[in-house]
Amino acid sequence: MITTTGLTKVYRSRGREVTALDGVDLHVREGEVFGVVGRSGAGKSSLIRCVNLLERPTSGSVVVDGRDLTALAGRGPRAGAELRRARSRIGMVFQHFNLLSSRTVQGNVELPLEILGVPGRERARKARELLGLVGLADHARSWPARLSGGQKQRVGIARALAGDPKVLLSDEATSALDPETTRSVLDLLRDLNRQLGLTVLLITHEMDVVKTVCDSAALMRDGKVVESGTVSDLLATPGSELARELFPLGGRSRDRGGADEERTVVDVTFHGESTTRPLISRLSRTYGVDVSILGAAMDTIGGRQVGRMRIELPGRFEDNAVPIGFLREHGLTVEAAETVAEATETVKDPR
Ligand SMILES: Nc1ncnc2c1ncn2[C@@H]1O[C@H](COP(=O)(O)OP(=O)(O)OP(=O)(O)O)[C@@H](O)[C@H]1O
Repeated sequence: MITTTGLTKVYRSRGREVTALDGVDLHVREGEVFGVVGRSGAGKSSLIRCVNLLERPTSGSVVVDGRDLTALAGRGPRAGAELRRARSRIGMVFQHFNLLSSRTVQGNVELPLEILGVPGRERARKARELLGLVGLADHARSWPARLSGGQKQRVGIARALAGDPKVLLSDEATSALDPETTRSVLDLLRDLNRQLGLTVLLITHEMDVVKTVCDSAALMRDGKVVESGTVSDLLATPGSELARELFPLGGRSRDRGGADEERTVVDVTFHGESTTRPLISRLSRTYGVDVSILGAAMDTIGGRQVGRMRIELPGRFEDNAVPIGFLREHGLTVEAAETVAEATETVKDPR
């Protein structure tokens, strides 16, 4: 539904150049919720602004719903008619809601319809329908200043849906909200995604957002996408940074971890059916090895149950090829805990 190819954005200001996007290839499938995460300055906002051509990319292409937006003329507010039409099919939700305080809730939702030239009666009907969809039917005549943050964001979402978009872009839509309100706004986005078949591309710095609503995710660093995929594929990818951040393991290894002469510490990820099978006790019985469990956690990610466990086996990693092969054959992801253990210790035990 959204494909960017070689997307590059270089800002030039006061003789300085900043490369905010450095050849981003991203593919968001129709009907999925796709989360882009990364530190401040990684290029997330630039990406989202280039996807709807609020910012014109320096090079590369953006195709949304089969249409190459980069081939259409104009930029920002000076977009040509064709680009404006294509953009009206892309809804946008902002961190600080961007509501007009001089208009009622209904007036705010009607605004994009006015711009599209929809007649008054039809505008009012559509705005009320959208307010019903986001659970604000009773607030049509309220003023934005009277609303809570969560309600304001619901108005922002209703307004974003006014042009019947197929794609919704969300720029840190829940960052200004408390955890409970965040949850209800994310639930709303998930419902709209399912009910309307809406494709959602969201950017966030909160891994919990990805965990709660995203089918797929990408990690950005220095203007590049360094990892991307479905959340379940990422969780099954040994060494995935996103998987580690989505699902940090609470337990710690005894010292620097990993593989040494005497023992092997590995992180095991269980998904789907394997979460309910007693594979560790079978491993222990079948191969007569003592397995020590150093840490374990279960969670629901993208609506699916996932488990992680850090275990210790006697002997070196190479000596454990058969038991590790047994776990992998049964669909588990197994990786040496060396780097993970060190990272965990640095965070948990800042001596
Ligand atoms: N209009 C601009 N002019 C010049 N440089 C810019 C502009 N917008 C962004 N940048 C720079 O581009 C880089 C990427 O910024 P961007 O806002 O896309 O990152 P981000 O990941 O969204 O960060 P944040 O979460 O802090 O918004 C940064 O170095 C930023 O300073």
